[in-house]
Amino acid sequence: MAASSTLRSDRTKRMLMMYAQLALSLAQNPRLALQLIRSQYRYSSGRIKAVILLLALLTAGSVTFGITELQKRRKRDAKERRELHRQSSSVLLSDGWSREIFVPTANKPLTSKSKSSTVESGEVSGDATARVVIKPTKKVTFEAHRRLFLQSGSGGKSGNGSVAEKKAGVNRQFLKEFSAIWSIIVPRLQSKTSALLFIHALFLASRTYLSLLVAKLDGQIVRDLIAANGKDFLRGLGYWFLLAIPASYTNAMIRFLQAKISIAFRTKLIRYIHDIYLSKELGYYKVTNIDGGIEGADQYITADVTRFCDSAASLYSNLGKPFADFIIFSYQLQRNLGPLALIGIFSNYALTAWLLKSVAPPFGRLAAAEARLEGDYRNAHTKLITNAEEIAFYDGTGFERAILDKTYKRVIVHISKILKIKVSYNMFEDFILKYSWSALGYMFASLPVFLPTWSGNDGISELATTTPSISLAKRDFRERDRMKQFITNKRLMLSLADAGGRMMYSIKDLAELAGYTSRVFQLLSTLHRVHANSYGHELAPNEVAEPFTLADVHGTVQQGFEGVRFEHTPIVIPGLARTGQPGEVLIKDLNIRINPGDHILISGANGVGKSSIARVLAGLWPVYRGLVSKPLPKDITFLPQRPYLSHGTLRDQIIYPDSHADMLEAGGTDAKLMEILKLVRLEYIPGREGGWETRKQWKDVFSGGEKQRVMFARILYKNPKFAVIDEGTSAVSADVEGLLYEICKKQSITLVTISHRPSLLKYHTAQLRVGLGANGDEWSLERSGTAEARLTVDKEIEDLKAKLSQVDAWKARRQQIVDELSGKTAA
Ligand SMILES: Nc1ncnc2c1ncn2[C@@H]1O[C@H](COP(=O)(O)OP(=O)(O)OP(=O)(O)O)[C@@H](O)[C@H]1O
Repeated sequence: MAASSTLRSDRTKRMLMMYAQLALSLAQNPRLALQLIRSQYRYSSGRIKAVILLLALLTAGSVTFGITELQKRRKRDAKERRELHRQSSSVLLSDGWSREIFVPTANKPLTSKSKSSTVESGEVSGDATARVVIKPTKKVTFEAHRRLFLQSGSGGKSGNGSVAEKKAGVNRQFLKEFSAIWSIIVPRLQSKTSALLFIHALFLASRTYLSLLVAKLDGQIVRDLIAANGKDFLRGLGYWFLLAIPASYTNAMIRFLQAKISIAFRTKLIRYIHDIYLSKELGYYKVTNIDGGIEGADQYITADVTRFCDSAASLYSNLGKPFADFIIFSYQLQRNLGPLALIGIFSNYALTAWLLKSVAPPFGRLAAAEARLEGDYRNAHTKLITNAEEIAFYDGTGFERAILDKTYKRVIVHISKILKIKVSYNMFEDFILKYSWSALGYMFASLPVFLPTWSGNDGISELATTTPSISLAKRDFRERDRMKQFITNKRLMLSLADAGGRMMYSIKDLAELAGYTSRVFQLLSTLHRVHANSYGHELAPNEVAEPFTLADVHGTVQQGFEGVRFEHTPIVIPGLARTGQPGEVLIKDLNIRINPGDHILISGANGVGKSSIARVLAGLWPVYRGLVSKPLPKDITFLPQRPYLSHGTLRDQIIYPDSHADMLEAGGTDAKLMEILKLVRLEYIPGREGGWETRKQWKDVFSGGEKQRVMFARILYKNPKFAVIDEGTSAVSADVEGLLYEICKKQSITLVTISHRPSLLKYHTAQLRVGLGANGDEWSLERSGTAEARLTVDKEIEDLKAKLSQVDAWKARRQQIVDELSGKTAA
């Protein structure tokens, strides 16, 4: 028994050794390993053979299973990554500069085919989204352009709406402004827009050439018809149809390219504007709150830029084609009719241009004013939507309707005024361009007949056929040829008149373009001014800037400090750059230092400048004097008074301003977010709202207290070193308020709270009181535990005790009132 068991264990040992050897040789030399398996298998007993076979099958099965699972997981990961990228607003690419965004391309429901199409590299990929790589405008480009936009112009230092509007017109200023904008929309000769403009020009030239061929063919067909020359007539008709194919293609392409050019202009401008408007300099905030050069930047960006681009692209087409026609047809007419006719035609043009320019109303100014009024109307509607709930509560419908009716009426009155002005101008324009020009055309066409010696090639052929000895057949031919010449020249003149007319009509379009140009220039110059912090004029050697104007900002901002420090810093409401008014001093000379762990409560009456301290710290308002030191942006979070909920998913509300991709990259997960929600007592939200991916109008979904708790969840997610909380718990209950503060402190977040609530003092180590002194511009800092703070607390306790001592008297009085009331009721 013992021997057999020893034998078995020997065999097991041998087998194990064999597998160890097998595994080793499989890794080192697979061919040798296979040979080993074969030889071992051949000399093994039947049972061992079965075991080996089973093991081999098991290995093969598990390897296959493993590979399939791995592939599945890879696919799932790739899909998730793609989904993620598509949801993210933008993803920074590896060059650290370009951004990648995915935009939905299909307006129709997705078909299974479009869904499964593969993603390609390049600008546009398959699927229902397009991958767009955006290369932001370089800093040097802005610096190079600054010179063009900061020179005093309609959008210059004094650039408010009305000044710019008054200047809008076809003048030197317009050319300057247009060329400045042109440097943005066509930055280089080798750009895509230049290529589009070039191709468009080629189509315009070929269209003119085709018109020339049509004019000649027209004359020939009429001549052959009158001569009853059927064969040539039919051949002429054949050519006519042949010409129709390239002519109609050219016309369609001209319209298509015009639209493409408009889109190319718009895309260039919009990307440029987005880059400067949403830069680190906070253009979107400062345009309204610091500069004040324009009102309603949204209207400028969404409507005026589009109008400018459409107008510029159509003018290029409407001026380009007539200009090419003008040159070629003039040359041809000069050859046919001689120099006299051409001098007449040009004098006619010059006179017409002068007449129209003298009587033309100020279309540029009118267009700019119309754009502004449309903007006001739109703004009024936006305001209504944004504040719908508040207005509904106040029952302010009537009031708002009156504002909307009034702003709409102003638009309509202005448009009606333009229409009325246009009636008399259009009458004059039509009379000159259509009827006077046609009459003159007949006169010029008759020149070869009545004044052949003055009339080019047609006059020469006329003279050759007017000798008295001419045969009857030749006389016949002369008349038919006259007909052919007349038809050709008439068509050429009609086309020339059309070209000239369109150029003249373009005077009006040009004036309108000047209006839009002035608006877009105004927007760009304001953005450049804000971007460069360039307010005020160059000071003369002995000139001193008026104190606390935007030309008098001399403070220093230090970033990367381990705490928060204000050193001799005044807190000033900035006066708008447009008005040049000095700012109003709220706090004269702030001197505080907040180290990590120094939780501080900023308190004071309404409007004394508590939130303004946060504005200066966040860089929204300028530091006029002294020094402001603060941590790096990642280490400090601001929680403004009004909670802001962004567009996007429920998850986006917690991780704002991070994207989902940023969250994953930082190691965040939905489970961790859930932990945060539990801390702020909002764990029921994902379940109630249908998960993290739910998209809603969150500002209407959350209650006031929930909004504030979501804001605290943001702080906990970001986990900064400092958090500035402006009235962040005014809507939450006292117990939750305490909880939120304790959690933040537990996470080692130093809290700077702005609040009226004395109850919050217990979560802080110091209190900054502002709005003190006779002028309300002084402050005091009391650390908890100091004699001063104890005195304050003692005083508060004394006050409370005094109040408590009156409680019995109040109770008695209350009872008295109740008795009186019940007595009355009984009576
Ligand atoms: N963008 C602005 N332009 C002009 N004045 C402003 C601007 N923002 C605030 N102010 C003014 O600055 C003053 C201080 O405002 P701030 O918001 O700092 O007050 P506060 O002390 O926080 O008041 P509250 O307790 O009511 O929140 C107020 O008189 C306010 O009207």
